[in-house]
Amino acid sequence: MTATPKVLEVTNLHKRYGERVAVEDVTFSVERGEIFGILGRNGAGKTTTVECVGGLRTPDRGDIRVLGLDPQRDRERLRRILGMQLQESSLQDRITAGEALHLFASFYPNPARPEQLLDDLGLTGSANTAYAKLSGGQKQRLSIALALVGNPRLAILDELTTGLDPQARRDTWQLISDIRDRGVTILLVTHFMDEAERLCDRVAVIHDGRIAALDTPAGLTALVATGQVLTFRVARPVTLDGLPGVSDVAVDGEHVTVRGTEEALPAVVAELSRQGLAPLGLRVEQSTLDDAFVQLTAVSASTETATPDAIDGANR
Ligand SMILES: Nc1ncnc2c1ncn2[C@@H]1O[C@H](COP(=O)(O)OP(=O)(O)OP(=O)(O)O)[C@@H](O)[C@H]1O
Repeated sequence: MTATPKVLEVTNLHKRYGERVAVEDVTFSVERGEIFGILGRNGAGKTTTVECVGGLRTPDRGDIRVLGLDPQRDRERLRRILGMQLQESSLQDRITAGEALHLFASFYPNPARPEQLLDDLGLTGSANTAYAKLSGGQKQRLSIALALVGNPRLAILDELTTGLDPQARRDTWQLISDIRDRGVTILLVTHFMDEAERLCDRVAVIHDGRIAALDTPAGLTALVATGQVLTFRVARPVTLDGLPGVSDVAVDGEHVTVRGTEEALPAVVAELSRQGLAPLGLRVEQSTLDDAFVQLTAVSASTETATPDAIDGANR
């Protein structure tokens, strides 16, 4: 049996800007057909990581292989198999969406058809609109189209849905799923939990330049989750400790908060009933990837003191 081919392998990646360590000992691999998320707070090191993968930054240490290619040594061949969405576009204001796609297509040996991409991204009606006149959502979709026009094997999408309205976000998620279904592996940088949960097969949570956890969205939730939180009121004081699945009980007058696993709810309801009580205004909340993320990336001072502009450029 042959192992699933890796599209991307990042091993012990280190990158610093002057004194600031941006990425420290980051290791992960991405398999063919995966949507792999890199999730982290601002300044966690996500963009630096993917810029090293895309050959835009030179790592200080570590090894990167994109389908066997070294982004620094094999730039020309990498360009043909990797598509990268730029966080901020460098397009001229007057170029139209259609012209931009045709121009970028001309850089590749085997490009996608620009008209097809315009159609796929709902941009056909904007093909003749100057870049400066496109809406935020249209600019965003054009940047995705530009990342895909070379028919890449691996597409890196950074802050995919920042600034989009809820419907446009959902449309973009659907589009990304469709692109994956056509065989493109996707490395997705995001700080939106719902996006990671909805789209990603696996997620690396990066915190302070290091991988804090790497798992499926469900696996990450389970890793740190307390499970369920039950809140309700009771007519008189109760004792609920020691019930199956219950890890914590907080009673504040008539208000009760119970934390525990899925077993807690039936156990609590049965116990209240045994005591002749009912849980009034019962609410059950499930732990989410949000909770997991907050626990995995508790803020530390160093993340908050970034000074990127001072040394930008000198450290590529
Ligand atoms: N060119 C640069 N020069 C100096 N420091 C930089 C540079 N680029 C990034 N940094 C610093 O490196 C750290 C990681 O930045 P990076 O942009 O990789 O994080 P990020 O997770 O992508 O953040 P965001 O979500 O805000 O885009 C931050 O502390 C940032 O300030």
